[in-house]
Amino acid sequence: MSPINNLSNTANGAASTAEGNSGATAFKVESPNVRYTDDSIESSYSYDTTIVSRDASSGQLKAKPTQVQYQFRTKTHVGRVGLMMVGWGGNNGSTLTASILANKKGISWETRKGTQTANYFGSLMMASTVKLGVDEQLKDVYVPFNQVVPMVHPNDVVIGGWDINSANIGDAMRRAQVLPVDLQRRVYDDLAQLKPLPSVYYPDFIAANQEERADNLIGGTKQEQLDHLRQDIRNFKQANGLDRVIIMWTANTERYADLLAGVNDTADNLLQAIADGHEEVSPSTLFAVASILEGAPFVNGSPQNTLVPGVIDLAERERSFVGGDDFKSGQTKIKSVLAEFLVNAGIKPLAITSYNHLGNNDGHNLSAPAQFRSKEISKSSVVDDMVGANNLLYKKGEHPDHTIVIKYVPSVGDSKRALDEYVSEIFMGGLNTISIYNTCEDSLLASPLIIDLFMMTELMTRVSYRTANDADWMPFHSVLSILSYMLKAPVVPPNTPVVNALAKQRMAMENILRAFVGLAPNNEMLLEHKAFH
Ligand SMILES: NC(=O)c1ccc[n+]([C@@H]2O[C@H](COP(=O)([O-])OP(=O)(O)OC[C@H]3O[C@@H](n4cnc5c(N)ncnc54)[C@H](O)[C@@H]3O)[C@@H](O)[C@H]2O)c1
Ligand SMILES: O=P([O-])([O-])O[C@@H]1[C@@H](O)[C@H](O)[C@@H](O)[C@H](O)[C@@H]1O
Repeated sequence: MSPINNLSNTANGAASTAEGNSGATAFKVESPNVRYTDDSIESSYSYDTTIVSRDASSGQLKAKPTQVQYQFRTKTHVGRVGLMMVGWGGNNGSTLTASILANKKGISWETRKGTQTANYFGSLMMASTVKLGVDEQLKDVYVPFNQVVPMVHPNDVVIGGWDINSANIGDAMRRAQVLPVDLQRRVYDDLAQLKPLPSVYYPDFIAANQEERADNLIGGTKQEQLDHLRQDIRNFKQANGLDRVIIMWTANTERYADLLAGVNDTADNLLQAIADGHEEVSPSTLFAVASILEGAPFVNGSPQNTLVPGVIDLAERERSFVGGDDFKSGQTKIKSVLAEFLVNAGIKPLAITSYNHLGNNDGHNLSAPAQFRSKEISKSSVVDDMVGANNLLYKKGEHPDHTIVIKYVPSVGDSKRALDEYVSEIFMGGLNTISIYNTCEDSLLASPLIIDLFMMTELMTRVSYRTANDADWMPFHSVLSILSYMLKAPVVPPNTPVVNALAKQRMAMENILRAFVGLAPNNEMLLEHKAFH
């Protein structure tokens, strides 16, 4: 299997390989609180919060401004980074691989509307900006999101992975029917060289209709399979001279695994369950354990409960990163904006009905009840935090009617059709109905999210912090809740809040990166434009 990064120029004379710009930053901070060393950026940061309490006698709420002094250290050398996708031969995996190759080689292709050039639209990191500050004329200055702190560039990534299906990535791209034919033609020869590693297949965890794809398998016991996957990761790292590898699950949605005491509740029980070949250990959990034991961050792009308590316990013990669940790409992403807008505008959603149909293999797998249930769960929890934050509109425990429907219609392929209806109570008992029709290739929404998840996860492997209570530099918690913006059902450290509101998630990411370089949070108060002088 030759990773994307080692490919020669293609026969069609694509432009020379455009190495990325990993590690580039758009600015330097001039502050006594920020120190640039040969290999890191160190910042001293005052984290301001407000602690609220209630007076025991009067019942009055009290708000107390509070500061915690942090030090952050970001290693600035990115190094050689790899991405190993589980489900590499799927629509997302093949589309992403082809698209990164097209960007890397500066490939353009012909369409009905003229020449199209490769880009990274839809990626927060690669195609959005953040406000750095204001210039001397008090005009806003914006910089690329991926240049606030040194980040890996997708053009520099070495891509590999596994699939239960043996199709090479060129044929997988053709099978996916996502990308324009002229682009497919220009990248096919390169992609046809890329072959997914054999993977782990337990029929009980995905739809029976996937069985015919399963011709590229690792045999043996679960322990032998775990050891095999770990060796795969080590081989990939060594063969490509990588400093680190990120493992991304973009394989099919699995059914939920039962949470069983003594089986997957702790790290040791989970490792023993694998040794015992316990049937409730899913392929995705096996990949998560292999990744953690190899110190490779693992991100779950699907909705199933891969990150069982035993996985979290193991990740915490090994100080390895995990993240999930389920790429937040279309209907749910819009919902995490629209629901917040409505509730924060004092408008009360009464019913949110989300229907979609699609005809790709993901849709085929989701046509089975157990796999649909995993997706229904991840799509249903997205408004909980917004509703819970407004007790003026919703009594405790009150919730909008929220319905999720997914149908499989083969003829539409990857071009998902999503229809949403929001019925809300407005002023004086009025009703407002918002209807949305949203269609596009689903994989063109998800692929850029894989880039963002990969880039942010890689960054977090180079960041550490300490406070006055820490004797040494500490990594962030193993469960990367900073990834929430890209995920439908964010997994967070135990006993911490889940935030789904998209604006809050973006603000958190933006301001945490600003803190890494000693900059205060963006607050948009614009006092300089509101005062008399
Ligand atoms: N917009 C989106 O496409 C989107 C959004 C959110 C979540 N997702 C999730 O991302 C995942 C992938 O989506 P897709 O459209 O690429 O699906 P897909 O069916 O095209 O690809 C999944 C791939 O995984 C492979 N696979 C299944 N089980 C495997 C295993 N145990 N090991 C290795 N490979 C395995 C299959 O052979 C297939 O090639 C799905 O779970 C989907 O629900 C997709
Ligand atoms: O991201 P989103 O559009 O809310 O949800 C999508 C679902 O509506 C779709 O049916 C499924 O195939 C995709 O994997 C994705 O999960």
